[in-house]
Amino acid sequence: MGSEALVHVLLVSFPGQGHVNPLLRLGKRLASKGLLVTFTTPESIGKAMRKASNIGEELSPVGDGFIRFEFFEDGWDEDETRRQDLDQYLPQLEKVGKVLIPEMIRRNAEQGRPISCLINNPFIPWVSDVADSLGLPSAMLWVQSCACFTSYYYYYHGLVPFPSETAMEIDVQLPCMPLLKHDEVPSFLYPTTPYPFLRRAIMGQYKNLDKPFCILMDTFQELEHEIIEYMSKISPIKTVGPLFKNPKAPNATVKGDFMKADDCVGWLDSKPASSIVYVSFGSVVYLKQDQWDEIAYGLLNSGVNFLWVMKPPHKDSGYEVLKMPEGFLEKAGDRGKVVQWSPQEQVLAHPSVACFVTHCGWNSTMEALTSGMPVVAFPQWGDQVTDAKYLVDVFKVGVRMCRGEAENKLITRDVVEQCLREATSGPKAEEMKQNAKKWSAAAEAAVAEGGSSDRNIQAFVDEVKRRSLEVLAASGKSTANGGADLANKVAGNGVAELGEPKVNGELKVVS
Ligand SMILES: O=c1cc(-c2ccc(O)cc2)oc2cc(O[C@@H]3O[C@H](CO)[C@@H](O)[C@H](O)[C@H]3O)cc(O)c12
Ligand SMILES: O=c1ccn([C@@H]2O[C@H](COP(=O)(O)OP(=O)(O)O)[C@@H](O)[C@H]2O)c(=O)[nH]1
Repeated sequence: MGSEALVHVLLVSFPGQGHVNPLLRLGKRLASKGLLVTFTTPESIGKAMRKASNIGEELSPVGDGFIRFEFFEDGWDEDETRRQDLDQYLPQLEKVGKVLIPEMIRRNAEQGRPISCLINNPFIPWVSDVADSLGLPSAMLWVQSCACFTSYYYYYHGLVPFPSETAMEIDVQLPCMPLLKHDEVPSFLYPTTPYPFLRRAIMGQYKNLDKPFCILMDTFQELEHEIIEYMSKISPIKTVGPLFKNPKAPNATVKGDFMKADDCVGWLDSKPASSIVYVSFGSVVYLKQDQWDEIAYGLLNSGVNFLWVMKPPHKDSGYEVLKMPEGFLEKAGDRGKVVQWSPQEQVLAHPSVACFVTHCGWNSTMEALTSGMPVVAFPQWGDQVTDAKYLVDVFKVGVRMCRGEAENKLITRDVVEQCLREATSGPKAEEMKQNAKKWSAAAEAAVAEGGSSDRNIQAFVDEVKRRSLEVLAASGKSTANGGADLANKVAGNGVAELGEPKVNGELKVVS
């Protein structure tokens, strides 16, 4: 069967690594269930992805379906520095996206691949408006935990008091969640956050939350059981995680890295089991030089082997280029390896790695839990502080090394050393490892055939197929030529004038 006959969904991603990874993984999961998936994000990132990750023009088979890429211009010069300012960049993406995404949809229809559903991740909520204007259904992939989704929901609707200028240090109790201390609430919600633009970006998504017919989440029922059950009654959420485990297409080579990962697996292979500490703060967090130095000395003094990701800052970010302390690499010798970017999935799955010093971004959190890897929590901002609370106090797989950037406290080399020792040897380390293994098994079961996330993905795919029949029936054609018809409708003014959806009982699901 050719890809033309498959139901086709368009995934539109905000151009950040922590957003592209989960949406692309969702794309592979949907493809493996027999859909044709087109993944799109701005060309500025497309260029980096093509260079780093073997992404070509062609269609890649994944399980029973296919995935392909198309990128769109964001309308700015290659070296435009305003991309680093979300208050400027997000409106620019909306302006161009509202023109270029409908054009992309029309082009695909003309080429015999009519699109049946749009899926976006947060920060670009206008994708649902584009879908609405064309009479297409849309869904959103939430890329953080359900606990954070709930926190933002309660904040947006003003349902409970949050830290404010007049009461900074109040704790927050939300239903079915542990009490969050004031500094465990997602930090973009503090009145003092240095990142108010990230709060605005997230709130923009909540303003449009009634548009997507489904909110997919990269978490799983067994992990956040009570809060998922509670929020399911309020919002159309479906948990589909962990997305990075794809049992039907385990070796799919399609990846969305913006930077080529340095080769370090050979070095990991050369080390004894459970002897290495992996240190990474994700793609956007950047520490100060004095903190970096303390971590370096903590690693040296603890005597562990380590793999440390030191990514170069974006040239327009304004961050100083970090340096290793004088003589550090010589003292570490073959005990340590420093890379610019790591193949994190492989690193976390490697038997030589004992624990993960992480900034607790949600992707890293899910990847650690799913890989059965204990963590040392080093959160900085946003959802990371909430994820750290869960990793340490709820999932019980972590040691806490700090409480977040807002604390404005230098974590000394002695504290670093002590945390590393606690996480790598002794009874606490053993207990965390056992707990991590339990989460890993639960995660495997959730995505295995018939597991909670697998059932939710299948239900979503079935719903997309059902709705695709409605869309096609409304345009009065079957998939064979419905594309051209929809193309005509879109061509005029970017707004399809489709009649009332009606399901034609004669039509069959085509895949
Ligand atoms: O591409 C990004 C750009 C920016 C950013 C842009 C300009 C600034 O001055 C500061 C930050 O923030 C981001 C924050 C992000 O949050 C990250 O998003 C993950 C998924 O939501 C969370 O789990 C992580 O904790 C969190 O760091 C992700 C980005 O791609 C970006
Ligand atoms: O050296 C690295 C560092 C990070 N990552 C990946 O980048 C993503 C980072 O997302 P996360 O939500 O953890 O943090 P963010 O970068 O958004 O703060 C995760 O999928 C990691 O596996 C990676 O592949 N190599």
